[in-house]
Amino acid sequence: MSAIITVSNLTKTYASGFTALNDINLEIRRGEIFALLGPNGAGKTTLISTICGLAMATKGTVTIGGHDNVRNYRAAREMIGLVPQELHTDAWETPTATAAFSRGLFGKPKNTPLIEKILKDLALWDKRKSQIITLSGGMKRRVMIAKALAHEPQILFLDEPTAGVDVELRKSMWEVVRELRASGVTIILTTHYIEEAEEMADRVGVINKGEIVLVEDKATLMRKLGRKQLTLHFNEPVTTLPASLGIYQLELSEDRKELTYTYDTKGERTGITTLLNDLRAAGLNFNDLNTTQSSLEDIFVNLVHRA
Ligand SMILES: Nc1ncnc2c1ncn2[C@@H]1O[C@H](COP(=O)(O)OP(=O)(O)OP(=O)(O)O)[C@@H](O)[C@H]1O
Repeated sequence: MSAIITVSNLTKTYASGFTALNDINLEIRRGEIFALLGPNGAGKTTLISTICGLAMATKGTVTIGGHDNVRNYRAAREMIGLVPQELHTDAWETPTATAAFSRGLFGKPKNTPLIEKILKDLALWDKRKSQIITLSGGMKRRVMIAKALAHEPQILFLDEPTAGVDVELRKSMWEVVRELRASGVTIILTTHYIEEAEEMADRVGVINKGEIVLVEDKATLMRKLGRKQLTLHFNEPVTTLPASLGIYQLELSEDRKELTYTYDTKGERTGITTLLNDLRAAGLNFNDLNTTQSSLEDIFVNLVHRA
């Protein structure tokens, strides 16, 4: 897949002297959903702002659809819709007027049917004539998306799209984002909700202390770094663990009725068969077992911790 955004050797040092981005290299592929994860203060918003041309890079370049975002700012910016973290819309305006006005700002001709379609897709149709101040937080966030989409951008940045949004609404937002991707829009989102990245992203980038720690296909990432755990349940407490089982580094639960074995899914051998044989040989008979796989959250915490 071709790159729609190319970030090369990007460094951003704020006037305070603080370097928020340090030599970032990143490609966003056309048509993908890219989730940018990172702890508070990692540089996510700074990266988005610099890509969108709202903050000036100290070093390096950004090209958007082949346009340099400084030398060819207008063409680059026109390709982008940005939904910032903070909600700021004109409280007294209506969703319809806000979206239509935003389209005008990009010099695009009036297109009432398009604005209507966007409002319908975002389930804002009933509220199209209401003043924004009367809408709920979730609705206001969708108005921000409508506004960002009004000039038909090919790329949509969503900075923390579902912060403070309840579970049900979050799910409907995910649906909206998927539909947008299906219509050909490339989506870059930042999030603190790892399940959001896990649910939606095609690729995941992790940023920590201004540096990209990892970029990977989500599925590959989960396979590569994913660890699985096998838990064996016993009817009776396991009083002593035979020395022969030492190699498995088993963990015994507090009530001594559960033994957990952690193994690497990428390893050639999981060691499960020999473990089960050795358990039997030691006279330990479990009555149930289950396996769990580490989530993106575990992987993320691990990565950031290591960095
Ligand atoms: N205008 C500024 N001047 C100086 N430092 C800044 C400025 N804006 C941000 N920073 C610093 O840059 C670092 C990265 O901030 P940024 O907002 O990009 O992080 P973030 O990953 O988006 O965090 P969060 O998840 O909390 O939104 C932080 O240490 C922040 O204090």
